[in-house]
Amino acid sequence: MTSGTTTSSGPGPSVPVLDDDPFSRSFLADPYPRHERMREAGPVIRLSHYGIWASARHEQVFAALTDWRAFSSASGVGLADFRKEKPWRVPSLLLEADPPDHTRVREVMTEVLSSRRVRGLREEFAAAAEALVGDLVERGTFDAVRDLAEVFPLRVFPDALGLPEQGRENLMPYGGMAFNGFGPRNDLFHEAMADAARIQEWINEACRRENLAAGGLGQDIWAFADTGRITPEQAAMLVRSLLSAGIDTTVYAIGNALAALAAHPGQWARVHENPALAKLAFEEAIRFESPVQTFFRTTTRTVDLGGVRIGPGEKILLFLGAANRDPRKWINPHTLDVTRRTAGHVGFGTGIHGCVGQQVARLEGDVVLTALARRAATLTPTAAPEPRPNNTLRGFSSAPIRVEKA
Ligand code: HEM
Ligand SMILES: CCOc1cccc(C(=O)O)c1
Repeated sequence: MTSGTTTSSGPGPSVPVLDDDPFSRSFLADPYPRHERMREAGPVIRLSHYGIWASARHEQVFAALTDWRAFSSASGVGLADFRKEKPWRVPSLLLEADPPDHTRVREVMTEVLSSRRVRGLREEFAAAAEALVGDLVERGTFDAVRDLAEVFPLRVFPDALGLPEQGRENLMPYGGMAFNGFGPRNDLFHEAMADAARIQEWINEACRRENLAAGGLGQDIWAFADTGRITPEQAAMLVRSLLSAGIDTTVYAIGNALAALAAHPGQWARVHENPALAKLAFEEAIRFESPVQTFFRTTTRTVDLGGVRIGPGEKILLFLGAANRDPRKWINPHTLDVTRRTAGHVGFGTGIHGCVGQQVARLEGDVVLTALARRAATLTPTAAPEPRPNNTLRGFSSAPIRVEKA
């Protein structure tokens, strides 16, 4: 814990300054008390360790995410400011772009990942979930992360994308590069980048049209290049977006949901009693233990956020996970409640960059938790979950549980 001071940012109230390092192992291991301190310090604060602005309150995080004109993504949504330093990879056409560049490619991705297209994945995803969960429940004890959360998405999403079988072991490490890459160049960053050249080579090959199976989401993207809506170069980059964001996020989210439900037997009992609650339970788990904890924006002009004046060209860190537990927005925010109305949570972001793959994520969470709800009367942790530190994602590398067969 660190003491706070204040600084004047020009006219307006003095701004609290905290010297926490939000990308340190200690902060990442136990973020919630640190989030509380930041929320209580003020609507907007300075984090002196990196010389950045930050907000951990729902109102200000939501406002910044929705005001893309004042809070830009085009200078990067990590600590690195693309106006001042070379990004570690070619910036995303979606995540790291503003309108008008962002608009057309976002329209294409929205069509590729339409509700109708995602509904078409349900039968295959549900069958895979039933088979995997059925085997694990028969075993009686298993690791909710290693045997389920890390297995299921890698079994269904690469196939839905149309990826070759060969090399899929590169997908989680690449997601690790993408998400650790948003942080400072700390140990987590360097460990993730250790094999970057080889992994990026595989990823670039995987995005090529000839390497994507017919009928998959990758070919759906490439088909838009034939219409002239996007160029072939953009098509490859959009496939890269799916590879970057589509695996680690759901692995962490499903792992977090299973660990949270195992730690709250009363909540699991409600889901087991009524498996239709699975979808809500997954959404509540994303609020409660947000897989994606933070993203940056960069101000494009002098802005007023929460009564604090911020000059142009300033990086501001938005604590999505902290906003999702802000008592100003949520009743009993630290309580897992599978029947909670979760509307307004920012676990998938919001605004023009709101998660374009959230329907795929929700489908994956729904089919896994539904399959488990039908088969497991109880979930019981057999050891504490093992945290998996990451500059952006929050989740576990292991969560051993025992299930009582229904
Ligand atoms: C539970 C799982 C997931 C979580 C928690 C999550 C979270 C997020 C968040 C917070 C953003 C907003 C980023 C920002 O505002 O800067 C986002 C954007 C994005 N997500 Fe997801 N995501 C998940 C799953 C997925 C999946 C499965 C895909 C692909 C199928 C995906 C693709 C993307 C892309 C391409 C963007 C950038 C959209 C844009 O900037 O227009 N995500 N996601
Ligand atoms: C979950 C946030 O969305 C992301 C994350 C990483 C990369 C990309 C991309 O568009 O390449 C998108």
